[in-house]
Amino acid sequence: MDFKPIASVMNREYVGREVCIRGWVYRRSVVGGKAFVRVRDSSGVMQVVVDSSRLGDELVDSLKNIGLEASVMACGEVREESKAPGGFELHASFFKIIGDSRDFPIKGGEGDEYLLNVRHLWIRSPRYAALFKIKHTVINAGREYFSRNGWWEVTPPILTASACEGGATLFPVQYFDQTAFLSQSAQLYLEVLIYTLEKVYSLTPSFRAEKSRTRRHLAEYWHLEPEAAWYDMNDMMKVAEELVAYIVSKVLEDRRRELEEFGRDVKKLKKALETPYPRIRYDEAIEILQKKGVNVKWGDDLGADEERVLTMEFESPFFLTHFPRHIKSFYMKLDPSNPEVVLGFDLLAPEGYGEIIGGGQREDDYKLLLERLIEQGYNPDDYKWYLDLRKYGSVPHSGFGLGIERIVMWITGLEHIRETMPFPRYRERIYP
Ligand SMILES: NC(=O)C[C@H]([NH3+])C(=O)NS(=O)(=O)OC[C@H]1O[C@@H](n2cnc3c(N)ncnc32)[C@H](O)[C@@H]1O
Ligand SMILES: [Mg+2]
Repeated sequence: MDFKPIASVMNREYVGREVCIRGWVYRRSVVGGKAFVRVRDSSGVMQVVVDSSRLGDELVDSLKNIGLEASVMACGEVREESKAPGGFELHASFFKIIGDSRDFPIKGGEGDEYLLNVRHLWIRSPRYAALFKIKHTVINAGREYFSRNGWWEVTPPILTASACEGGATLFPVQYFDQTAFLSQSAQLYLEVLIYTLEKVYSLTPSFRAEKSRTRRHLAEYWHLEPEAAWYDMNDMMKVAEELVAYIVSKVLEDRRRELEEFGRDVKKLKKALETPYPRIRYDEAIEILQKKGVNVKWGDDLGADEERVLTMEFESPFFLTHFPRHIKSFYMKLDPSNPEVVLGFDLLAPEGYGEIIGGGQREDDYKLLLERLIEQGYNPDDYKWYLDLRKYGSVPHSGFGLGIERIVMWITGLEHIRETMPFPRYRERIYP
């Protein structure tokens, strides 16, 4: 049997032809001597009509009680039918139940927590098929952008011995007779590899023991991080906007049908195709927020609420740069013209989504980096290897991290980042 993806046969080219499909029971009803079984596969849903006058009463009777998500195979003639989903249906000449399904535990109307507890079954729904296809295209477009522009994919460690983004969000793990930490970011190791390959990137899971439960934080997320020798902050911001524009262009090109599943206004997404993106400094951001009555002062860190207000000022992604030195990591280079701020940037997505990229230029001077490590309370002995990079042929260099789930959340217009992860991990959830 030559089984075809369901979506591929639901068109006039196949009307009158005999085809075979296979998948899982999505809906079913029996009227008179006919069973109407809607079969789902990863490409779509098709109604199969099983007529007792053709395939016998016994089969139709058995289909009266067939369980949702039973696996089936069917062959038959494709016919146009306006009342069927997608306008086409299959009139079966053959129908077989492969795997039974009794009492599938999702019947509709269940609450979020229940559905998260049966996520291993809930993510079969067509909505997640659409979402994970979009995520696939985002990841592939990211890799494509870098590969086509002379960047090398590398494989940094996930088991690490020191923090990159602060000790408060580290996950310790038993590492033989020592304690290691799950990687918060590949950055520090990418900064080693630029002396080997100049332009490197990695796509790795990053881990953050986030104590607060928010709509945009996960404990485990996928992190696309480039790092390049000789690049200053402006060079790297150009890479960031080209990358995001390319990712959005590929999703608009290849996943238009899936975007419709989320009712996404593509006109708004198309604004991300227009680069260069606007750039504002932290100082300007504070002014904008204060003018809008937000209770914030220079030196405060900007969280999701403040970012949400700022994003309403722009229709496209925009950069926020030159943050106060005390709210940014030790590795960020101080602005030579104003050492109170760093050469750091965030890229914020519009429509309230906020930060999808964090990055900047790295401190390449040994002494200044040592001072920053001590200033922020780190033990320089833990970073001896990282400091060594500033001893032997140090170069100006920059990089950033794009949160894959953050950009998917914005592109699809989702309310909660956990939707973008097949098995979301956050403080209250490790199951399934
Ligand atoms: N190579 C680099 O320069 C990356 C740098 N060391 C870094 O980790 N920056 S970041 O902490 O802002 O995180 C980068 C991005 O990673 C995403 N991110 C950061 N934290 C999270 C959590 N908790 N959940 C989901 N996504 C997260 C978000 O999009 C951030 O902009
Ligand atoms: Mg950040």
